[in-house]
Amino acid sequence: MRFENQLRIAVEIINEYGFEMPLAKFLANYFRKNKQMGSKDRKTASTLLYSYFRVGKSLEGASPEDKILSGLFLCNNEPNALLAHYKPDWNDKMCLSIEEKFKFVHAAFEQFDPKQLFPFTAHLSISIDQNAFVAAQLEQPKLFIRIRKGRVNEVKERMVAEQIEFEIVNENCFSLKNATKIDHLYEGSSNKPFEVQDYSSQLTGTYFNPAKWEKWWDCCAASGGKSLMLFDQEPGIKLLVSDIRESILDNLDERFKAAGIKGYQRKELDLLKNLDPYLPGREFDGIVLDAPCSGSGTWGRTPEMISAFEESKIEWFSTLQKKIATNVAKWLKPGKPLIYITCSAFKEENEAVVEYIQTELGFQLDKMEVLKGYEHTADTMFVARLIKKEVLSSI
Ligand SMILES: C[S@@+](CC[C@H](N)C(=O)[O-])C[C@H]1O[C@@H](n2cnc3c(N)ncnc32)[C@H](O)[C@@H]1O
Repeated sequence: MRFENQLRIAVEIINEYGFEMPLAKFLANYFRKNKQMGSKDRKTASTLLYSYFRVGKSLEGASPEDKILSGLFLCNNEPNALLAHYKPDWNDKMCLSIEEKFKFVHAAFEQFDPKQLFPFTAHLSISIDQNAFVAAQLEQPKLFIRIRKGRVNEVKERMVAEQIEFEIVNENCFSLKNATKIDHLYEGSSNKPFEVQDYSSQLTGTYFNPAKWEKWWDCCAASGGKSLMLFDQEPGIKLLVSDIRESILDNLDERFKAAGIKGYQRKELDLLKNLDPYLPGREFDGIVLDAPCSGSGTWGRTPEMISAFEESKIEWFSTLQKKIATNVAKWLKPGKPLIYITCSAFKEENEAVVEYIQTELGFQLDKMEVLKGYEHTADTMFVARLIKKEVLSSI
């Protein structure tokens, strides 16, 4: 009865979820309303729902129960009591390679098509290994922290004292298990030694290279992940942060305060509008454009997006990104860098936008790269550094 109940509740929640908000938020609300569910019930329900969404569109026509069981089998390496109950033959084979597991699911469900675990592979940037990227959708990326210069030992000691497991990725980056609670560490501090930031997102910082007293603009700043990195690299910069959402800039203020950073300017700006009235006489030595995007490189954390996303949105995002790039480019000094970033894996949002910035906006590509998070249990992102060409004066 226990397992029947677990499956029934999971299917009920799936039917209730209408993609109106991220699944994690929906589940948090659901559990708040359903107080009878203890912590074990909540954990089980979450696992079953994420298993369901991680199979993407690979099992079209199958029942929700079969999708859940297939997801449990494909996404885990450890035996599972619910799977032992319903699919004991699968549960004995949890350690098999993903290719072997695909064969077992196919034997049970003829329609199973592993390519449809991520049904948008035709859009992936060329340098992405499609099989590795698709297989990575079955695993939740890790939690990463970026540690401020010179503070590694302090953070290491604190983690050990709190018995928090971590792995050292490099001298500024630790990885932690996903559900690790770290929000309480340094709560109320005005000198926090680390930020939660995905590994690939941390790597975008290697493209910044700001110099002292330079004027930089983080034009899609949100809660300030990239701005914090800019400041840590060069505390002497003059920084303008902006976003279309005023409320998210309040989060940025809080994070900056916790990091002990003062002396930046913030503005609520819609980058699709004429910016002349808002930036009179301004010119920047560097612009970070961390563009609104499909987020397809991060769907390992939000697998419900694979079911919710409509393919036509890819072109929509690409057009939006080109419009925003056009509007911000004029505020950059010639010879200076535009850092274009997305957390998308789609070429239309990445290389195609870079191509547009070069051909239509007069920039020279310095370097660009897909940050292959799927090789590090991290998000996949894209970053490019483009230099605005000097205007040649005609004599
Ligand atoms: C990828 S997020 C930025 C993430 C942020 N840079 C960070 O590191 O945490 C993109 C941001 O662009 C903002 N945005 C979307 N459309 C915009 C517009 N028309 N003008 C200005 N900002 C916009 C969104 O509000 C969102 O916060």
